[in-house]
Amino acid sequence: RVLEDLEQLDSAKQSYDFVIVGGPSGIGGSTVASRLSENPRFNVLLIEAGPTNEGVIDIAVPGFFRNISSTYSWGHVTTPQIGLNNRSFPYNQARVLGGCSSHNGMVYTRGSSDDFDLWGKVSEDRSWSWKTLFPYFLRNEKLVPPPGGRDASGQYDPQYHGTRGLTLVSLPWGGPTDFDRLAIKNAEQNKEIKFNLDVNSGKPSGLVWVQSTIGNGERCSAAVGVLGGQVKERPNLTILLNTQVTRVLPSKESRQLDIRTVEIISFSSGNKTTVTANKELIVSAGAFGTPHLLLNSGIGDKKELEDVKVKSIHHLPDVGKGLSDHLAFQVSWSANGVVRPVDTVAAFEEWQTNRTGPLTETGVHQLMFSRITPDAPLFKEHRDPAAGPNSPHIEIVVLSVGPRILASVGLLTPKSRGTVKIASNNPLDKPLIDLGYLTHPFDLLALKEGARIAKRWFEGSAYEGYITGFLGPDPDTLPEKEFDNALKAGAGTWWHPVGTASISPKGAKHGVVDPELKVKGVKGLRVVNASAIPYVPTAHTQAAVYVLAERASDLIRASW
Ligand SMILES: Cc1cc2nc3c(=O)[nH]c(=O)nc-3n(C[C@H](O)[C@H](O)[C@H](O)COP(=O)(O)OP(=O)(O)OC[C@H]3O[C@@H](n4cnc5c(N)ncnc54)[C@H](O)[C@@H]3O)c2cc1C
Repeated sequence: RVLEDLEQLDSAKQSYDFVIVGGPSGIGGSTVASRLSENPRFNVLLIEAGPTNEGVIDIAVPGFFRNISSTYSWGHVTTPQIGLNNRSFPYNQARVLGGCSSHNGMVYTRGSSDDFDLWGKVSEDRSWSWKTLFPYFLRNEKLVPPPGGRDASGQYDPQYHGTRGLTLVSLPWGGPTDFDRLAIKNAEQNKEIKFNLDVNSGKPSGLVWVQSTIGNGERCSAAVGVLGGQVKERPNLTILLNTQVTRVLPSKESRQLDIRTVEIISFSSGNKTTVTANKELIVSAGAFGTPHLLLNSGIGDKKELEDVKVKSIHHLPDVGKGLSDHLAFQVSWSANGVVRPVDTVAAFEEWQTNRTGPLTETGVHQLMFSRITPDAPLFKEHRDPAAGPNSPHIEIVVLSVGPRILASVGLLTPKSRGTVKIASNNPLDKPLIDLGYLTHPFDLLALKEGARIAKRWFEGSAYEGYITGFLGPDPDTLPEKEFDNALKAGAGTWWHPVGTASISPKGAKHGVVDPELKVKGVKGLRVVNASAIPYVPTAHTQAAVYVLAERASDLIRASW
């Protein structure tokens, strides 16, 4: 059942075993809701601040993802970023059914095996590892043919893919284009970046074909995939939209801190009420929404909460700390190639008629992942932050647009950390989001190395006669300060925040959740979303959140 407003919820008559916050929305919550409600004995309520995704054409059409209205977003703005010459900028986070999976770039990359083994090391619980999580990737995924049915053999390795899951994944509709072929040829001769058959094998480095959460020509978000089909119709699953959870509240009866109640407010009427879960409350409000909610509820650093006049109910200093994200900047080249722009009217007609054509993809066909060479000077000063040898430091996303080649160079292994804080005791006020970009000197040096990797790639012989010049910014010819300033002025996020309610060993004072994702020192409350991930994986983050949530669902089911 989907309820459009709080007024439709009859909490006096209904009781719920599990209440999930930001559930129907985000990947974390949607997945847990879907899995828990497979058991007809469990009654599940999911509460989402945003509206439905249904009928929103810009969400459904992959090629329109850049047009999605800000109505479906929280409207966050970062604090001035010291490392980026004090720039603040809007930070898109979805407020809609499906969460960020309803407005993201749909790239499906898992990261390296070492990234997931690191979760096990950090939590001192080896049941978190690539090996134990791999079956969950398969359980979540259903690899389907590219829209239109093009033969994509030789562009992925079927042994690494699921065929029966709820999240549809496919290779692009188009290609190989001349530009794609040049890249393949270049990889044959390149020593640094070689062709890698499948980005999702646990070893992502190399030139790879992009895989996306697109199925049958449409975006497959968490709302369409894990919550799609018959799932939404289950009688034991209620999805409450347009309702914000403002606080989680402790039980008055219990002597131990027991938190299973949410205070909620309707966006349309402003009416407030509370709902209590019989078994567990699961917070899946994303990397910003989760610490925002916990802090507003008095769970966080006691002194910092007192400073903003929030009554502390549980001193947990790491709530909102440890924020980690991927920062990227653009370098470009002039080229002889001419790429004709998509005729959007004709393409939309084709999409409506057949769910094929250029609007079934984002225009990116291939990605490059690379490690920074061990002899690079930055490693003389800084320890390598990569989780292991399978984790690339740099990702390069290349687009050929007319006579230009644009490469977005992203740092996958940042050392900088940021925070999410609250500025007042009003839960409806926006959080203070400080990404801390480039506050650790390693990150700027590493991004510079990333620009050099991109330069070396396009100097490859396959591009002779095609590339006519490097347009920079060039770390090798510009004075250091000038290059650094150009990078700081142009850099932006890839929207992969994690780590603000991080996992840590059972009994450890640091961290926010234990290896079972239970909030430390609290009964009844778990966190299942990107905020629990301790280090940002060397990938776009949605697959990591899906796998975390798939495993969390089993942990929760096993407890009851
Ligand atoms: C613009 C953009 C592009 C991206 N591109 C990619 C990509 O191409 N590939 C990739 O792998 N990843 C991408 N990502 C990242 C990926 O989508 C996220 O890592 C993932 O969605 C995080 O899932 P989550 O469940 O933690 O949180 P979210 O998806 O953010 O979901 C949290 C949900 O909780 C709801 N919520 C928050 N607070 C409350 C509250 N108090 N009460 C009720 N509801 C609440 C929100 O409305 C939201 O729907 C992108 C992200 C963005 C923003």
